[in-house]
Amino acid sequence: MAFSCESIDLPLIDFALLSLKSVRDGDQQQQVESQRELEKLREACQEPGFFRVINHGFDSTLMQTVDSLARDMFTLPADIKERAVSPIFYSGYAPPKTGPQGKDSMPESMFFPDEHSADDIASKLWPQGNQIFCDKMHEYSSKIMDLSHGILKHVLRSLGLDVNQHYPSPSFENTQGWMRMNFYHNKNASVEQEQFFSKAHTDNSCITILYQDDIGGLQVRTKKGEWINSEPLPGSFVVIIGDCFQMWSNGRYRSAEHRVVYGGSKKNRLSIVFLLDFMDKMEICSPPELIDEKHPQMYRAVTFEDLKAYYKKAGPSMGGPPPYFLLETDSHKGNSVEIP
Ligand SMILES: O=C(O)CCC(=O)C(=O)O
Ligand SMILES: [Fe+2]
Repeated sequence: MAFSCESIDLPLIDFALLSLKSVRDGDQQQQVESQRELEKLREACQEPGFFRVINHGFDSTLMQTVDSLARDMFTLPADIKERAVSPIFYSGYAPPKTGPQGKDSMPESMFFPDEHSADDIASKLWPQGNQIFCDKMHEYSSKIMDLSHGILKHVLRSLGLDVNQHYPSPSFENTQGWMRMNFYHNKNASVEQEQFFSKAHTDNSCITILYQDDIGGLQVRTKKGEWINSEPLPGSFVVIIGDCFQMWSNGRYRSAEHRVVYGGSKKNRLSIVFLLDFMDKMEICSPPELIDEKHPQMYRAVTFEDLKAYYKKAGPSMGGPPPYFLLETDSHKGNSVEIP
């Protein structure tokens, strides 16, 4: 059977309302709507730490083209796809059961760690060349990078921060982004059994922008521990607050645990995940505006590299930033655990 769970609609954020530039004095109505949307965004980032964004201006034809190119790629014969397997972790092709969750990684995935990856992958899959694939992947990753910064700016505004103070700043001026395409084979999925396609985890990104097709199965866990369906909505993106942003925001915003379950359809499911990360050497340090008596500093200042080294030893992130990185203050005492 398909998973039964609460079917509360996930917050839906209208990017166009947030971005109203010409909020002139006379336009009180617009001002009120824009402010209301910002409030909605703040609530969504606090709980569940997950929302869907519409009217974001991303080229819908490009979305459909990349969806269809990705499907063509995943339907290549296994021996061809395996040419793109890389000895470098989080890079190139990962057949089912070999991804970050080891034997629990159910989808097959293609990892694009940087802007050159599409050329490298294409040269292995299509020695005769595939210019359309390369061009469209470059275009998608550059546009999704721009969109992720656009969203992040509103997320900063929703925290009451002055965006001009943080853009540019060492944290947000230079960021890195990478992409993972996941292809879930539903054909042999059991309708009798509840089946997990991707185990519950949090992303260690700053924020994640996720495209999902119309099959469904993505779920997010609320603070109370209930699982909510992230219903597909054509043309929307799902935005997920990651561990790094939970740390940077001094715990104000929540890195949301999510998973993928069998949604009941026999059609294969595609998702394209873009993770916006701080640079490796960047210290994840909450800004002073977010630290006060009511919100004492929660985390030690660590670099993104430190965080990744921790996950490499301890395994993928399961429930937000590891307690290991919490500061030993009175309110957080006893939470530290050693690196295994
Ligand atoms: O396939 C999905 O919808 C989610 C994938 C995911 O959570 C991930 O790749 O980190
Ligand atoms: Fe994820």
